[in-house]
Amino acid sequence: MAKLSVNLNKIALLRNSRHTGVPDVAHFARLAHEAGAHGLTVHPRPDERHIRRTDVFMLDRLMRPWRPEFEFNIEGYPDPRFMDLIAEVRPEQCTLVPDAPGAFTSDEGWKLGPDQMGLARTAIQQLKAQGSRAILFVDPNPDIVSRVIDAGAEGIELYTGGYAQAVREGRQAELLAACGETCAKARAAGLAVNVGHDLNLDNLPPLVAAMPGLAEASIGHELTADALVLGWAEAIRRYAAALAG
Ligand SMILES: CC(=O)[C@@H](O)[C@H](O)COP(=O)(O)O
Ligand SMILES: NCC(=O)COP(=O)(O)O
Repeated sequence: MAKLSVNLNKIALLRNSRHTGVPDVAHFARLAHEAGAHGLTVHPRPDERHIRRTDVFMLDRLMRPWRPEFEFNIEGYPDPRFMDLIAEVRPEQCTLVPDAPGAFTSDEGWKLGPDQMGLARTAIQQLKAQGSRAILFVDPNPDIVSRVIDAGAEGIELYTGGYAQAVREGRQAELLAACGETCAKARAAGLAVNVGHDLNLDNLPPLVAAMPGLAEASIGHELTADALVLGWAEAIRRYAAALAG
């Protein structure tokens, strides 16, 4: 059964639009835990447009009684600022993304060519030494699996933004197959397989069906939008159920 990690970025984004602390990220973290999420994901970007460094330390303290079963997944680019934060917090999982500092969002995975492999390998070595599961954010392409192994990662997160766009356009068959093939190859190699980006209650079920052995989906943007209608707890229950298959 695939697990749901709720991404709190958009709660923090709304919070940052005023100086009142509303909505309270800690409150929505507690509600997510109570509603049956399996973990929380945050992406403390360099510009702190949403999740701030202080949020990460607050969530580390808040989640401690619930961990390690309820996992903390921290995403980010492995620059010194980020790696120092991870060394302090030591989350159960760290998902490395190749985002430039001012990236609009995470919209592509690591290619792990000569220009990226050294950085990835070094960061992964540090993560593993610290006890954080090292995950690489990659595009749905079976050819990337051998390079992920070469980098020493323990798993992948498939970038599903392209798949979500294909679903909107009714042309998802090719990307769904690519996700399934990449998942099967990664699982055969002993890698954990996660998914994330623009997943929602419509595009999730066929993806789950196409990816036997899927471990986790980290979902924030569309879940938060759905919560404006359904409520936060009900939205989380529905996404967790969709992942349970
Ligand atoms: C890696 C990924 O797809 C998301 O986890 C990412 O956190 C989205 O970032 P924004 O919420 O800043 O768009
Ligand atoms: N890794 C994906 C994630 O954490 C949330 O992505 P999104 O659902 O906000 O697009």
